[in-house]
Amino acid sequence: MLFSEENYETHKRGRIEVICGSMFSGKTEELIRRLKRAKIARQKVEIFKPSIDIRYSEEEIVSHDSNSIQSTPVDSSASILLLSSGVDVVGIDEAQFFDQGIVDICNQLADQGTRVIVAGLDMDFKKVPFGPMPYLLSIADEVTKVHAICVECGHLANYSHRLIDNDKRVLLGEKGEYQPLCRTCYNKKHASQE
Ligand SMILES: Nc1ncnc2c1ncn2[C@@H]1O[C@H](COP(=O)(O)OP(=O)(O)O)[C@@H](O)[C@H]1O
Ligand SMILES: Cc1cn([C@H]2C[C@H](O)[C@@H](COP(=O)(O)O)O2)c(=O)[nH]c1=O
Ligand SMILES: [Zn+2]
Repeated sequence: MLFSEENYETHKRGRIEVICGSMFSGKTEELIRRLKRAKIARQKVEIFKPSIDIRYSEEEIVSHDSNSIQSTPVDSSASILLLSSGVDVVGIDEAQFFDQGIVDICNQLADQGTRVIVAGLDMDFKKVPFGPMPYLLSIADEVTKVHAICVECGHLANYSHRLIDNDKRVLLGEKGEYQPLCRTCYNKKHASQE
């Protein structure tokens, strides 16, 4: 069946929606869009992000294009369940940084009738599936993969190329630290670095 916004926005049923892609692909914008529409529909909405993500704001989710929405920073996924009782829609950004417990928590919330919308990086800078994301993609009722524009050639980008020499998996950053690349341009860069 074709994707229908009306089904999930107007019929209250528990479900898990995952929005994934590289950096700059529009994950946060799409998350904010869905959450703002839920608020317009007078649904009770709670939004969470990992407390380590303080790039643009401590208490807001902010897109690279400066769209924003209020959120609650949490240290662990367990807090999301504790803070979500009686909530219609739960939004979670930067899900790749959460612990593995987030998978079960999303399932519990959806089983209770909550619409859960999760956004996160599907892969790290080495093209390896990031944290709990592969599990969230497996349990999702619906997956939306969004794409940035490759800064080298203008095709669709799948990958987040790290510009600085640092091998740590978690390294917060923006345009100075990362650029979105398509498969061909990512592989070219990495072949020339070997
Ligand atoms: N190379 C790029 N491709 C697409 N969008 C880009 C690019 N560089 C900057 N942007 C900006 O990033 C915005 C998306 O930001 P955001 O939703 O925060 O993405 P994500 O959460 O996936 O990192 C776009 O609307 C656009 O204004
Ligand atoms: C690829 C990659 C990214 N990160 C960091 C960089 C940013 O702070 C976030 C991603 O934010 P966005 O909303 O998707 O733009 O994650 C990282 O720590 N490690 C990586 O490999
Ligand atoms: Zn390219």
